[in-house]
Amino acid sequence: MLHDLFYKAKNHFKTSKPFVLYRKPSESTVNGVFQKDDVLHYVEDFSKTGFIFAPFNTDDRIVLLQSDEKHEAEYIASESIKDLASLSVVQDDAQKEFHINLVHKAIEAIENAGVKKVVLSRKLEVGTRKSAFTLFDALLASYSNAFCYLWYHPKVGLWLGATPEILLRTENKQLKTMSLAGTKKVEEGKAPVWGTKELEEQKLVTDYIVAALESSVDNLTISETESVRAGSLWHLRTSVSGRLATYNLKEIIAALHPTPAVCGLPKAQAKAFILENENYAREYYTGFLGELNFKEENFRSSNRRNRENQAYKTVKNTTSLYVNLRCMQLKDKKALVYVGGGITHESDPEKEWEETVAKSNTMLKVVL
Ligand SMILES: C=C(O[C@H]1C=CC=C(C(=O)O)[C@@H]1O)C(=O)O
Repeated sequence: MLHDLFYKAKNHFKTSKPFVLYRKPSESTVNGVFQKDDVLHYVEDFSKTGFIFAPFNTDDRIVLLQSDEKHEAEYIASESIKDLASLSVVQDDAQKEFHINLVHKAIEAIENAGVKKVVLSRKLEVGTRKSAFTLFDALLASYSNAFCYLWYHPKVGLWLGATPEILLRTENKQLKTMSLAGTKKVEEGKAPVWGTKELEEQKLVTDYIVAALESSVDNLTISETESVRAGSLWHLRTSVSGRLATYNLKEIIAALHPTPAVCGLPKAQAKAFILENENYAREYYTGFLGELNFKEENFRSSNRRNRENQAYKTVKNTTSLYVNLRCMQLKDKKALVYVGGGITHESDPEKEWEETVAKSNTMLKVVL
């Protein structure tokens, strides 16, 4: 039962032991991974099994939560969760001014320094008395097609999110990923109309992913680009899939992360711009998280009469990683909410600010 899973996680939290609770997009099962001690494990070569939590900056280490115990429960909507109301958050003028200046600076770098796109972000702080578990419950109730999670390690911190973006999924050698970028606010009853700015910024991501995978993935298939809804926002999404020539997760992740959906192009220049000019550390925002090398058992039986004797088992090695977007960190009774957006030569600084405000509502709607 969900109640028992939450109870177990609460006990882990009280005794300062690492755990993660999560639900995959459009699934009803809530999973729990529990580590029995508070050791901080790191990913070395992506060969181990566990739940990983990676920062944006690839120079920093990736945390591996050991899966000493795993439990799951079906999600049942709690009666106490009400429809999320529309929000009015007091605007932070100093942050607005800083962000708009930052966007101007990026446009200058795009016009003069050979940068094509850079994703700029900020962190906002709001007080909250709600517990991490109440907030996670609200995320589950509100964002059924997102990857919703609550992650805790006493030596790292407490993070929550509801992200619409997959970094990659592998099933043995079969690979799926996506290019997700471009944002528009949902107007109920209306389909989104995309401008060249959004179409171009999303295409840059698709082209980058295809180029990054071309040499190591066979039968690369690229879908049509479609509009997908994430809460009260629309994004553009293209799915990319294929078969890994050799199963080398470390190499594939290094080729993909950070994609231009969260960093920019060219990658090194955009990353340097971000580290130099954003006035805070992203930490795990725009990093990635999820299951690493989980084993999935499949039972199959042939059509013969004695099915039981013919049944056989196959074990699949699966990895499901998500980009850490629409997320927050809980610290000292405060929610630190992280938001950003892609800047191109066509960006309007005021609109880019508005976009970060709209994205911040995904978390603020449950916090406030
Ligand atoms: C960087 C974020 O979103 C990315 C994913 C979808 C759309 C995006 C955009 O329109 O800029 C961003 O690339 C964020 O939500 O903080």
